[in-house]
Amino acid sequence: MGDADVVRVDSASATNLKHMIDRLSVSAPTLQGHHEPSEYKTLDMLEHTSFERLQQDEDGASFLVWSIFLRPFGMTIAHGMKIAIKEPFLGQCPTGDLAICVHHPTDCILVDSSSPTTKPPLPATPSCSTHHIAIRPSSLGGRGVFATAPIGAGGLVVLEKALALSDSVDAATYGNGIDGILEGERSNGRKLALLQQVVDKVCNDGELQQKLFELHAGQRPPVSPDDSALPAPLSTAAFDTYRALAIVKHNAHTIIPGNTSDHHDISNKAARPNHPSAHDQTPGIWLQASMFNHSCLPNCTWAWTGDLFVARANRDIAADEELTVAYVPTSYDYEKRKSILRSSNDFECLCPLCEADKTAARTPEVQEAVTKAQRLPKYVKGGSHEERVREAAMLVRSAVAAYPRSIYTDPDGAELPCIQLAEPFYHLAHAMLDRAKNGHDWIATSSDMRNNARLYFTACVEVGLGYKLVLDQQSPYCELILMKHSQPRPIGVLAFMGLAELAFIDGDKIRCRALKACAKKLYGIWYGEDASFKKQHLYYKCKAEPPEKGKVSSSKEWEELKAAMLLKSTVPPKLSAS
Ligand SMILES: C[S@@+](CC[C@H](N)C(=O)[O-])C[C@H]1O[C@@H](n2cnc3c(N)ncnc32)[C@H](O)[C@@H]1O
Repeated sequence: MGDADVVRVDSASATNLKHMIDRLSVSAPTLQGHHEPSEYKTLDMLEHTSFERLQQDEDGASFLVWSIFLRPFGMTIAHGMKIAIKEPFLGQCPTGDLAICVHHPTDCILVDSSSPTTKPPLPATPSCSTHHIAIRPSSLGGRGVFATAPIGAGGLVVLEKALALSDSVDAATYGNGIDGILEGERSNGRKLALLQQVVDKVCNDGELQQKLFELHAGQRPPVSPDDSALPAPLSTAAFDTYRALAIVKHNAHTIIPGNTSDHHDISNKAARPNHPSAHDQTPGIWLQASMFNHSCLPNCTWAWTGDLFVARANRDIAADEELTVAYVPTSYDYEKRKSILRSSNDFECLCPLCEADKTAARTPEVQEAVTKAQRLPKYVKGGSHEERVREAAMLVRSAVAAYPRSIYTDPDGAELPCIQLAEPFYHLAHAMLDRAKNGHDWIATSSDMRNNARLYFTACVEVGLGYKLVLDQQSPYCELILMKHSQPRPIGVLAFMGLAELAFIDGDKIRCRALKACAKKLYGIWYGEDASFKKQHLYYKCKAEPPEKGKVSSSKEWEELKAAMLLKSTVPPKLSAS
């Protein structure tokens, strides 16, 4: 909308208003069923309406713009403000006031001339809640959050209060949503309710408004090493509701109580409903959190406490590395991640895992093998225990073959974990151990089976999650080593608990405690230092064993041993079903 469409409301407001209306298109708007047309008069009729009620004093018109789209957006347009409205109606808003009614975000752009038309330059680094991050251009797209100093695994990166949240009562106002607002898509009731909250929050706060409009609004950001990657500041101080909706769409995160950025959340089970309903989900906007780019191998894990967004480093992060979070569960296969990111976030992921998966996905048989292996418990049913184990091993073997290690490296040559294999390995270990459905009586399984199970639990954390487990055969010492792309997931904690349980069954309490120390470390990285490891894993017999690092004769000796063991590259374990 150009300046020609903008009319200033001044002392001759009534005349001007009429003039404005005369100039605007008088065609009857298409209503598209998202409001009750009978409540409003069309623009044609506006001409015959007296504006006396809208005029409050001689100096200027003061009238209300009420939007069905932004229900409480009752904004008073006072003297000195410019207003541009496409397809307005004159109608009565629920408060009984006569108002200009706008029914669609594209119908209304308000320009407040009391704000400066030329904005001050954007701050290079919007304020962040920790001192160790900065916003810089990213090779993933547009801007990203970068570490300015090393951050240790488990370290807090951002703790931020929501700018706005939508609740289910608001969402009910918008029902199932409205079709076709953004590029022909459906905008669901929750997003619209969130937009309404966002507008409410920022419409009288110029600074917040500016911060909101700095967020990514959907047009593909250029990949550029310089500042041209930053979105251009708005040319006027316009409140563009259409852009605000695009911002909500591209930046909202949804709180699911007790959940974290991975859907395999083994903690907080008591606090979390088994199947969180739509009612429990609360979308919100966090300004700093919106600057994080996505990676399918994120180095930060996010969670919520109330409406606080909490992001932690999930591995050691070097200075100048980009900090990333996962917008979708990383355990989803490539096609599913791709399709969600495309439909909900409107981009194609450029992370190294997607590049590797893209290559692997060119063979459909590979995808089939992986999909089956991921649904291991479902596929492996009936028959004797031995038959089930054999079938499970076969499925995993074909999935492992689907992941040529040469593809799974990043541009620097560092190994990428095959996160899609973490679960198959874990389930295969269980298939070996769980003879009786109810008992989990691992003692009853043969020592061969238990040895295989150890192998697969270890493969779960090494191949699937990209950690190194350094286990010394001579001493009961063991250590969890974080690699460049290590990926913490609750399933890794469970795999370590499985290993600890096996050591416990074998009477090796020291090793059991050492393995529990690894489980605890992984747990801490995932849930943060404050999370209570002790309360979890009540299912295991070894639960009473305190996690300890194990014993080693001297730390120097251990360091040398560890270095030698780390030189050996991780290879998927030989898979045998016997
Ligand atoms: C919430 S914003 C993140 C900050 C954004 N880069 C900016 O400049 O404001 C999300 C957008 O960033 C881009 N993006 C994020 N992660 C990406 C990735 N892994 N690959 C490609 N583009 C990505 C996409 O355009 C996406 O819609």
